[in-house]
Amino acid sequence: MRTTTTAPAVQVSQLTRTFRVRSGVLGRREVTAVDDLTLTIEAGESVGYIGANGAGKSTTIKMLAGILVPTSGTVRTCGLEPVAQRKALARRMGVVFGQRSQLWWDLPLAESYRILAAVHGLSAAREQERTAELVERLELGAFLATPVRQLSLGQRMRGEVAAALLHSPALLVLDEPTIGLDVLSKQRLREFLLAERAAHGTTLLLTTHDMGDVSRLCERVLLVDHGRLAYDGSLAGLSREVGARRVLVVDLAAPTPDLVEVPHAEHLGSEGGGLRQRLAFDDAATTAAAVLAAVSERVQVRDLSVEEPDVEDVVRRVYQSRGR
Ligand SMILES: Nc1ncnc2c1ncn2[C@@H]1O[C@H](COP(=O)(O)OP(=O)(O)OP(=O)(O)O)[C@@H](O)[C@H]1O
Repeated sequence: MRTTTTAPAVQVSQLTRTFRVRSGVLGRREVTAVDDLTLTIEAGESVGYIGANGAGKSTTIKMLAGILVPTSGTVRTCGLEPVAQRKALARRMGVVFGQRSQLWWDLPLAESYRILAAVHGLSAAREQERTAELVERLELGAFLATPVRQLSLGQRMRGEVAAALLHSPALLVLDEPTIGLDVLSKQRLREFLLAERAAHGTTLLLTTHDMGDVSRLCERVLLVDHGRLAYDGSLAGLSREVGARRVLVVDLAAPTPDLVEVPHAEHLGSEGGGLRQRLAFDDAATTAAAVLAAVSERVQVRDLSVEEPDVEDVVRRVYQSRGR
């Protein structure tokens, strides 16, 4: 197993970034994308960085990666100064931008990995071992020889994640990793990230609009609002604060009266004469498995799904609960 550094994965203090943007025909105004942000992420944590559109998430990540220079404040990523020590940082950090590729569009994935292994100075043995591990765990084998431009979005995202992890970075930053993916592809990618973290102790920091990503992958949630930290804590704590609930949808073997007495769950509605029922529950009080078990004691369940609260909805509720 890789030895982890004792330095925090991320340490920012009073970090601020402004942009000058056009306003009106001749005018210009200043936008503060990140505003006096102070936070620490310890090595080994898994953190979800959430917020509404334009809240400042991508700008923060770009500063962590040394792509953008802060206007003021300090930033240390893996103990390094991102802009001044960008090369050294690249050895310890992997970044995946959901909307932007780091792969060579016309080359097969296998070729991209060969180039990246050379860039990172991996030994031939290490390159072979790590590529084989990632190909197996991300199920890339069937399309390793296909030019990236011909891959589906789900295939390409798996390819991107492997590219970011090839050099076994201590910190993996993912910007919207599951955007546009179907349910199964999301699930596979999340399972992989959990396994990777369990195997190597990788620190995970991800921005997402998908609460499923946060609830499956993140032990800690940072909510940013207009560039400022609005919440730092567990998802359960955030759910408690805003009353965000998940919804278990069950398809039953026979029409059933409304399931109104399931512990820690609220019956939201029924369709098809009670064949499909929706039950809201709070993650802080129970689990989807416990609600399902309670339903199964009463009636035969044929199929089920769990609907996640929407990040935008959670963000809106936080702002509302704070009187904004
Ligand atoms: N290069 C830039 N020039 C001017 N303004 C910018 C630039 N990059 C970001 N901004 C502005 O800074 C603010 C924060 O943007 P940022 O992309 O960090 O938000 P975000 O939280 O990542 O949003 P989203 O969820 O939509 O990706 C927005 O008002 C945006 O318009």
